[in-house]
Amino acid sequence: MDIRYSTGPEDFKKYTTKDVRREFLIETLFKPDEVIATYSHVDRMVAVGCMPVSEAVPLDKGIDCWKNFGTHYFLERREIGIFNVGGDGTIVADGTTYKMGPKDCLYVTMGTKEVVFASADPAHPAKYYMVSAPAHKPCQTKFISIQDANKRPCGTAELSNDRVINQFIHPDVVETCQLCMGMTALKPGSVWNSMPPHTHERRMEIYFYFEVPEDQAVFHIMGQETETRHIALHNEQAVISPSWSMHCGCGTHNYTFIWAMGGENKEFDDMDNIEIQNIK
Ligand SMILES: O=C(O)C(=O)C[C@H](O)C(=O)CO
Ligand SMILES: [Zn+2]
Repeated sequence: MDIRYSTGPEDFKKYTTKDVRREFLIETLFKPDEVIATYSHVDRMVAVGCMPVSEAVPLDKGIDCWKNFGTHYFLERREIGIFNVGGDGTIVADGTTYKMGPKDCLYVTMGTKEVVFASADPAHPAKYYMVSAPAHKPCQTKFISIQDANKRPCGTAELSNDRVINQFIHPDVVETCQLCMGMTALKPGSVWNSMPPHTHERRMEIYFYFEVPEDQAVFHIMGQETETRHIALHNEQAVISPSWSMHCGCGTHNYTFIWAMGGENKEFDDMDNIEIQNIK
């Protein structure tokens, strides 16, 4: 498990490109039949990737739960939101099988002992991107398709940010302890996400970018509004955003991203908006 400790805004001002990438970038999430996990000490969120190809892969494969979490199994004191960003597959959670098509989501409650990932076709494997947060009570495990998600169209083509925010793991859709997750899809020709940008001191956030063509990039912008740094991300990479950091991005092509938040509150619109003219 890759462990990332917390970084403060004062320290961040001195960071080189290498430092920024080491602290905040999650470069690789998918390797055949492996579970790749990054534990962030920002709100104790864990970002995980799993691409089962030739076998069914359990969530805790290669993870020492006692050493990392001090629990007997991964979800003993955690909840998790799982999105399939690859081909068809299945997830078995404590004996119940969920068929997972592209862009389907499964919220799995705290207390679930076994979660196992599989692909329908090894030539087009499923790719499960997931984020887990500490939890204090069991909720209901729930399958959520993109049709079930709250749709929040926003932006305009003129501002190159015409997009739809799909709120999957959101208080209006499913009860959770603290996890909120969704998927924002940019229309062709639109490249800016989360502009004007914001912070939310009450929650941290992780952005996972996908559907970025192999020869293109997203320049994700982070830091305090008067001390911004960019971090170049390529397809299927994620970036950790501490609560003090603004977060937005501009692609060289349109793309889709999954955002995940955890912290004190679950109010999606409780953002501290930043005026574009104040950004340095
Ligand atoms: O494109 C957007 O705007 C977003 O998707 C914003 C994220 O959902 C977010 O940062 C929520 O706090
Ligand atoms: Zn945000």
